[in-house]
Amino acid sequence: MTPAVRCDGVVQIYKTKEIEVVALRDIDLVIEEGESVAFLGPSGAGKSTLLWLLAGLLRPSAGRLWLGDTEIGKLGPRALDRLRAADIGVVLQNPARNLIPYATAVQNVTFAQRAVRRRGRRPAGDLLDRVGLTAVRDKPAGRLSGGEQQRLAVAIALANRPRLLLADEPTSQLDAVTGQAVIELIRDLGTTSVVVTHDVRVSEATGRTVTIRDGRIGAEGRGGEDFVVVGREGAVQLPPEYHELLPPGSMVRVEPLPDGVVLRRAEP
Ligand SMILES: Nc1ncnc2c1ncn2[C@@H]1O[C@H](COP(=O)(O)OP(=O)(O)OP(=O)(O)O)[C@@H](O)[C@H]1O
Repeated sequence: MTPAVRCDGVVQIYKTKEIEVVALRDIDLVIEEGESVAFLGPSGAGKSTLLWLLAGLLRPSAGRLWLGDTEIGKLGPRALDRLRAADIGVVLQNPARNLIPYATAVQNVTFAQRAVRRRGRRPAGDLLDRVGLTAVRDKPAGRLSGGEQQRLAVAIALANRPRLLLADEPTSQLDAVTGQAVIELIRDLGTTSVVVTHDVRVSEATGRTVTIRDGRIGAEGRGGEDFVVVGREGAVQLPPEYHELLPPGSMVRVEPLPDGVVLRRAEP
């Protein structure tokens, strides 16, 4: 089956007047239909950049990126807009950016639904019930608390039953109970989802974690077990807990085993 998402050697370079920042280098990633993935990693690692690329909000500097059978980089601006409206739900980091402030919560959801014709989607009221906003459904979005705005942003992102849900820190302004409800909502929908998070509750609720460090996928977690990912040309990123044992620049001997290799520090 065609995967929901495929990245093949994706590179993102931000160019400013003075400098170039290589935010992502050679990202290879496959996300299967229905998978729920958390992007983890230190600040500045490139998590949001990868999310923006998947959302079609940025075009990669190099490499290729598919949503299902559609190669995003080959779409013109209108086709990309259509794809984003119909198939991708996005929750941005600052929840207010997802909302029309003077429209009520329920109007915000129906407005998103009006942009796309689609059968079988949930009524706006149901979505607001699921994210715990029943009581404030008729309040203008701009007057909701930060946490309520974040939940509304999730309801809007889900309004058209997207094929892919992308969320940047969707629980950062929520208390534990509401955060849990939002995560369960995302997970239980069965929609393919990618969530950038620092929140362990979120990463525990997803089946898979992808750790990005220094613009590369360094590790993955599946079923509660952590793995280092071998990248292009055999590169591996040692997990930070081994940096003291093998600091950058260390010389190591690589010794083969039947099912892998061991790295042993060469004494100077
Ligand atoms: N518009 C931009 N122009 C220039 N550099 C940028 C831009 N956006 C991000 N960067 C740089 O790209 C790198 C990756 O940033 P990104 O926001 O993707 O990281 P992140 O892992 O999401 O971090 P955080 O957890 O702090 O949100 C950083 O070095 C950042 O400074």
